[in-house]
Amino acid sequence: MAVYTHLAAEDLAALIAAYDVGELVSAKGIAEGVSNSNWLVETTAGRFILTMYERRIETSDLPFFLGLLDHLSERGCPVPRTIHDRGGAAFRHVNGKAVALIEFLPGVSVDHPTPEQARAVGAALAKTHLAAADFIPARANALDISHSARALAGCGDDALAAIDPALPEAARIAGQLANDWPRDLPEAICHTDLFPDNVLMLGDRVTGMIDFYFACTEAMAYDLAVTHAAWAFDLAGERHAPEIGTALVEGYQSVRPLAAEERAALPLLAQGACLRFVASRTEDWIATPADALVTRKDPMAFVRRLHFYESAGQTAFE
Ligand SMILES: Nc1ncnc2c1ncn2[C@@H]1O[C@H](COP(=O)(O)OP(=O)(O)OP(=O)(O)O)[C@@H](O)[C@H]1O
Ligand SMILES: N[C@@H](CCO)C(=O)O
Repeated sequence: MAVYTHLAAEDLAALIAAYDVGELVSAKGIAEGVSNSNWLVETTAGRFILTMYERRIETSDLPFFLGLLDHLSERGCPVPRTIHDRGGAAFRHVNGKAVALIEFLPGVSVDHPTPEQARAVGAALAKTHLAAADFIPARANALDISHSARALAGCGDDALAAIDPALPEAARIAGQLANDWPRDLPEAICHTDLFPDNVLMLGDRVTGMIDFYFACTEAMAYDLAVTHAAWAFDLAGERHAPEIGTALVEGYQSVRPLAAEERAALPLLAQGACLRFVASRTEDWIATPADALVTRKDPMAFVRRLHFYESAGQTAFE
């Protein structure tokens, strides 16, 4: 579940009255998501998403994230714009917590994408990279390969091996990759977490890209590698789905062709992408009791993908 805070009806009504969005009709907590509390809010003017930032997100980063949504949406990307309050503010505070009202976009997240859907996702990702070119603020990637290597090393081999005997080896690969990481690839503001649950679709059309709360200045090819690792496998990370991966890369290149050095770097970038999720999932695994309400995500699903990219090399992207 992801409604961590109870919002009293009068607080909600007072909040909505600060925006020019009509009268409050209803508000329902949204179960999906784990980081923030989200409500689907209906007013006499339409539907909106109300997000309360609960953890992980620094309030000082909100102008960057919410400004990025507005920037991309103004440039025709399927990204929800931020609704600003009557005073022009992109976010407000309720009971000491930051909240933002976000445009509601139609669509559903797909569990089993088709190649046509993957092609559309690749094209939509490339469009955001191009549209972000004139977004001035920058934000460093706090979860880059050096962070993944440090985070895994910090867990210690015993704790890693207790989760799975193959995890300490993944930690060693992270240390090696941090040394070999390519530094000169073309950058833009990247989503860096474009999993299927962060994409809304209607048929083959991408209607929404959401959850930009890991967005940062990164190599664009890395963002494509993250998306490949997130989309081109079954959920367990056991089976590579080459037709999905190929369609995703083709869709991306239909909008923004990759330079030769970006293509050459993809296998290594994809291993780094896998390690980013191995690291965050491992840390969460250790920090979350097995009987907690939140379901822990399995780090091994990305260790298997890591080894796939290691052995497949360039063929993973053909
Ligand atoms: N702009 C939007 N339009 C329509 N639905 C949305 C929108 N934003 C979020 N949602 C819905 O709310 C759900 C939860 O949102 P989200 O995934 O952003 O939660 P989170 O807790 O912030 O993120 P996460 O769990 O990925 O860290 C989504 O799965 C989607 O169904
Ligand atoms: N998309 C991530 C969670 C957000 O970091 C995962 O599946 O591990």
